[in-house]
Amino acid sequence: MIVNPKDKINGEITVSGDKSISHRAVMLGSIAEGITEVTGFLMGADCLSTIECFRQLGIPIEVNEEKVIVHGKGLLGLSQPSNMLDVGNSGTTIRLMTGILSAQSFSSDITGDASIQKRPMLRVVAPLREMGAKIDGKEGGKYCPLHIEGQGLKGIHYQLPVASAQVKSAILLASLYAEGETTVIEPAPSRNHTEIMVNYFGGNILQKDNVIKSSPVKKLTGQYIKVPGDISSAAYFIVAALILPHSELLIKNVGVNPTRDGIITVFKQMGGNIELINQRTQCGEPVADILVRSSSLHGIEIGGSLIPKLIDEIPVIAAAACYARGTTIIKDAQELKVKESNRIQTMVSELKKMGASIRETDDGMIIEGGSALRGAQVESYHDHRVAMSLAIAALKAEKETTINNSDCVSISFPNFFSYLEKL
Ligand SMILES: O=C(O)C1=C[C@@H](OP(=O)(O)O)[C@@H](O)[C@H](O)C1
Ligand SMILES: C=C(OP(=O)(O)O)C(=O)O
Repeated sequence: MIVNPKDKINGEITVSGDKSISHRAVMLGSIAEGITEVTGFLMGADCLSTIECFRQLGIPIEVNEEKVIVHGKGLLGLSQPSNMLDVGNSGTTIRLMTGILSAQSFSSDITGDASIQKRPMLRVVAPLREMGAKIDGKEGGKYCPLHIEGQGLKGIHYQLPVASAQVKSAILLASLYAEGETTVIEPAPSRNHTEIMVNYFGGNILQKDNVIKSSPVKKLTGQYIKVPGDISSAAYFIVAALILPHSELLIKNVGVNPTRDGIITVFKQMGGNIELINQRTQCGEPVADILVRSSSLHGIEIGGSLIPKLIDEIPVIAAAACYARGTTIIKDAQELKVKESNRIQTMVSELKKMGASIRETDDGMIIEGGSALRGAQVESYHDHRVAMSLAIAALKAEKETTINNSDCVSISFPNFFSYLEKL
């Protein structure tokens, strides 16, 4: 993809549906009784992988332009798949599904693409084994393919070693089937879409501070789910509007759950002109329209408990920091090393090719902003967030930028380039 510089971005958009909520709607819809109708579903490759996996487990799922209809068969209504389940590029799919599959009365095998096969799985395998799950895999379950022998599980008391919503969710989904109560303690709050949606389907998860308690359920009931726009996708357009002069952009219907809104906090601290308007609640999730105007940004330090609230937005925050006055320090972000690419390494190397003054640290990066970037030939490393972040950096660079392997945007935001072009 070739991206040319632009001096403004104006208008009104809605971005595609929230990836985390779309995955969970299919998963919970499948193990609920009756029909779950999902509108605003993200038709990105990752969420389509989740649909395909549940079809393999015997769940009829209809997909049309306006909605996804899941014909749930109840908690124990899944059937043994005849083939290895394939999650493609989706970490959320494999980790959350491992929680569900651990509690079934059949065995299954699950894997994904080359990137997924390098991502850590022991983080979900270890606590699920404590619950009684029988899971084997490459290097003792460190990596997939995983072989899961479904079992009766028991509740556990588990302190998460990393703030990971995927690990928390795998345990919580398994806990729906377990004997006794399960308690998960988080080092810092991570996205709580599983907790909200389980309760919306009739489950019983309670959260107080960093302690989450879940009790087994007798049944879940299918629901109508309206998925809001993904704040992680809105992030690219928020940054474009902030850094390009004379911009004013209204992004409508975005999920602004406080466990996901770190990017708003950060840009407000950096001097960004961002307003949330028309705030409301939809299927238990906070939603708003976001109004962004061009701003003169300055560098800040980003770390601690803010990191899980903006983990997927760090690549585009790094791009924004290149155009902010002064130094931006991103720390406590080691988790970036185990995403679709090592996002510390890939963002530092590619922004450097565009002339950025940026360096890698053990747990993040340091960016000296304020000087102009120039167009270059850059790599996505098949990582959707890297491709989109570089495209936004390119909008304010001198001359054109070519992004290699840019097709990967289809993982989380298939229309990204056409939206960008339209604006
Ligand atoms: O639960 C989820 O839907 C997600 C959790 C995060 O991963 P971790 O749990 O590994 O931090 C995030 O990076 C991912 O894009 C989606
Ligand atoms: C890390 C991501 O997703 P997943 O872990 O589901 O592959 C992401 O979308 O940035």
